[in-house]
Amino acid sequence: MIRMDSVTKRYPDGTVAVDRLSLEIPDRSITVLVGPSGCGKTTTLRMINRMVEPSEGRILLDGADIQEQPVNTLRRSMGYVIQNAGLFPHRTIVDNIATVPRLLGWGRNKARARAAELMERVGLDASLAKRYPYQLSGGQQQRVGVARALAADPPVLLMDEPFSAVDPVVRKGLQDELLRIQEELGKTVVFVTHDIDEAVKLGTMVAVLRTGGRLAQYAPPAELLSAPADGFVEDFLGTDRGIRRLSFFASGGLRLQKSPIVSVDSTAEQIAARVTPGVPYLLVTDPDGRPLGWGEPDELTAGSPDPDRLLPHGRPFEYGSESLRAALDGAVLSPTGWAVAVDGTGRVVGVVSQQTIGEAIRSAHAGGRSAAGTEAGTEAGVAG
Ligand SMILES: Nc1ncnc2c1ncn2[C@@H]1O[C@H](COP(=O)(O)OP(=O)(O)OP(=O)(O)O)[C@@H](O)[C@H]1O
Repeated sequence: MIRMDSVTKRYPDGTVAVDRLSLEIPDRSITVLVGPSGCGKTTTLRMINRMVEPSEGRILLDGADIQEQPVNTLRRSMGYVIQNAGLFPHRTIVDNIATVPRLLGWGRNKARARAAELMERVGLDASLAKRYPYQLSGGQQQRVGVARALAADPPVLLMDEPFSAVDPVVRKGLQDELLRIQEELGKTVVFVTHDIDEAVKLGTMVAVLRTGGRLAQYAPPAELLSAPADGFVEDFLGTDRGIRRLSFFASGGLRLQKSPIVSVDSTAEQIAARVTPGVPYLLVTDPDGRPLGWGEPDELTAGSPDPDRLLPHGRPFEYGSESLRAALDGAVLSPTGWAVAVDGTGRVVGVVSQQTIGEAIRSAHAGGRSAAGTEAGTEAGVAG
């Protein structure tokens, strides 16, 4: 565990970047430092690997004061990833990744073999190994940065706004990849961002800092969203806090309707038997059970359903593994106001109305744990 014990950093010009910060950073999880520009996030991160020395206070790694460890040994136990990856421009990708193993005295072949293994782990095609950084996209370069930081298998990974310079789609991919890698490798990650959505998605614990490097709140994301400590944290979380909090409630407890669903190859009698009181539409699936769209019962029973005439079904949500937020999104974006629930293979398992989702949301918000299922938190991976 990394423990910061009343750590202050005062720069020579008198700027107090971090003010008596105390934090316990748990092992094998992602701790995010978030806050507005200039609140001391980078300074805090750099004190952990001693690129910046604290003015007061102590930082302990597994109980030992980092001040008493040789700085090179300390840094070897901590991978470091920065914005724009910071790759060496004149080294190939494979040699960039192999940098630290080579510094540690590994032979060239062993270091390159390790680099190749890491390329695969971070989702980089082996064909990129011989390229130079400028021949890669921004997202690919960030993956190289992560692979390079992981090369000597350090227990700790320090990441300073690593995904800020890439577009939102690439960014989402990199975030998902980091969560996957973290789950596989169990690194202790300290991650700096100014983006609260990124913090809520990635963090097991989130430390919100305010200007002057003071800690405003340190909590798991679900708690941050449900109980912000004060007006500053509330403002920083933004106006749609309630909607975002839905990411932490599983959809698995929603009551699904299973009757208003017909296969495109059903007979008129079979379709008629599926008309359900209170449900103005029927969901039509392909013969394999995947959604095609919504139709009105009268039209459907008149002849075999024409997929081209159906109303779009919107984005289905994966029942159980996706959150109430995904279910609500599906319903809001559906022209019928009904969301389609699918299993992990994309086959329909039921449909649910906005009204039922609304009831589940109300009881989830009221109870924390409720008809909507468990408040899943990050452990169950429902967020996002
Ligand atoms: N070397 C330095 N000398 C003097 N002041 C500094 C130095 N480095 C940082 N600061 C100041 O310390 C404060 C915290 O800076 P820091 O870079 O840690 O913030 P940050 O939260 O990471 O900001 P950003 O999100 O903009 O990167 C700022 O006021 C900054 O101007």
